[in-house]
Amino acid sequence: MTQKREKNIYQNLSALGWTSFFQDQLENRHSDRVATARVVGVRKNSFAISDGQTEWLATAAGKLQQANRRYPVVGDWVLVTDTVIHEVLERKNRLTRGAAGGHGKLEAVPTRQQVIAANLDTVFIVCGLDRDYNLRRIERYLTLVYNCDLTPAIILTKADLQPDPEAFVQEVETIAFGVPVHLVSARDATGLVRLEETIAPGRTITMIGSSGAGKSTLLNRLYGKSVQATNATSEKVGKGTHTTTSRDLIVMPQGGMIIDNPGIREISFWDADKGVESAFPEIERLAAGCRFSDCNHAHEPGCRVLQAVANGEIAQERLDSYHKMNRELTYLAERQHKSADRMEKERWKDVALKIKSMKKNMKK
Ligand SMILES: Nc1nc2c(ncn2[C@@H]2O[C@H](COP(=O)(O)OP(=O)(O)OP(=O)(O)O)[C@@H](O)[C@H]2O)c(=O)[nH]1
Ligand SMILES: [Zn+2]
Repeated sequence: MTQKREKNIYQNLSALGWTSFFQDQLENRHSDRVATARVVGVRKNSFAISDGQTEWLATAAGKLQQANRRYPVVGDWVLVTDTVIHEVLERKNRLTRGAAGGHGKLEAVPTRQQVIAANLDTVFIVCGLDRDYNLRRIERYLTLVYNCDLTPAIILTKADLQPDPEAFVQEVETIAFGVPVHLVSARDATGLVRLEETIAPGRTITMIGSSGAGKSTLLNRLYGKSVQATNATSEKVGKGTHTTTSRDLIVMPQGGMIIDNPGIREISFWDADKGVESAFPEIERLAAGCRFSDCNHAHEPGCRVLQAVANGEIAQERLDSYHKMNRELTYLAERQHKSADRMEKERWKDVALKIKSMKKNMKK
C-alpha cells in the first residue's frame, strides 16, 4: 500500500473514532485483502459497516457465533474481507445490560448479557420532563453506566413543557454528584449549543432512556434535519410502538457520532463489579462513620446513614433505592461467581476423566 493511501485511510478511520488502541491490535497481521471498518448499523441478518468513506452491508462469519467469540454490535471495529466480517477487535469499553430472566420485575435476575453498544466516550441518559421524569430511574441508569465503567451525562428533554424546568435540574443535581445535567428542548432549541460541544470530532455518544423520552427528536434537532424516525412522524403506525428499531451510529455535522438506542423498558444490570459506590457517593461517605464497619444501614445502632435519613439530609426513597440496587448487584455478582466456579469445576472434571482414560489405554 502506498504511504499516501495509507494516510488517507487512517484519516477517514480516525474521523470515525479509530485510535492507537485499535491500531495496535493490527500489528503483524497486515494483509491487503483485509479492511478495517466500524459497525454503524445492525440489521436482521447483516451489519452496515463504514470505513469513513464508503458504507456497505456485511455478514458475520459463522465462527463468530461461537459463545466465546465477540459478535459484532454497533460501534464495534471489525476486520472484513469484502462482505464478510471475520473478527471483532477488542473493545475499548461497552455498554451491557442483563437480558431475559423474569419479566416486568425490576429485581429479576438476568441470565445472559446483552451488549448494547461498543467503544463509547459518553452515554447520554435521556429523560423527558413529562410523565417520563423519574429520579429513581435516572439513579438506575447512572448505576448501569458506572458499572460498565463509562462516562454519563444527563439530558433532560422537553424543557418547554415545564414552567420552571430549572427546578428539575436542581433536583437531578442532588443525585448526579458532578455528572453534567443538560436541559434541552427540541421545540425552542434550549440548551442545544452547549450540548454540541460534547459531540466533538471522533467522539462517540450513545443515548439511553425510555421509549418516548425524546432521543430521536433530539438527534434530529442536533443534526439539523430528520435522520431518525420519531414517535411523532410514525404515529400512524400506532401508539406505544418503539420507533427506533435499529441501533444506528450517525455521524453528526459537529464531527462526533451518536448512537440512538431503542427505548429501554427494563434496566437490568449485568456488570456488577463496581457496586453502587459511584452512584451513591454521599451514602458511601456517611457509611464510613457508622459504628459497625459491616453496617447494613437497616436498623443497626449508631448508623450514620439512618441518622442522615432521620434528620432529612438524605431522602428515604434515595436510601431505599440504594438498598434495592445493592441487593440486585450483590446477588448478580454471587451468581456470576458461582457459575464461573461451576464451569471451572466441570473443566477439571473433564481433564481428570481424560487422564483416567489415557492411563487405562497405556495399561492395555
Ligand atoms: N414538547 C416537546 N416534545 C418533544 C420534545 N422532544 C420530543 N418530543 C416529543 O416526544 C415524543 C417522543 O419523542 P421521540 O424522539 O420519538 O422519543 P424516543 O426517545 O426516540 O423514543 P423511542 O425511539 O421509542 O425510544 C414525540 O411526540 C416528540 O415530538 C421536546 O423537546 N418538547
Ligand atoms: Zn450504617
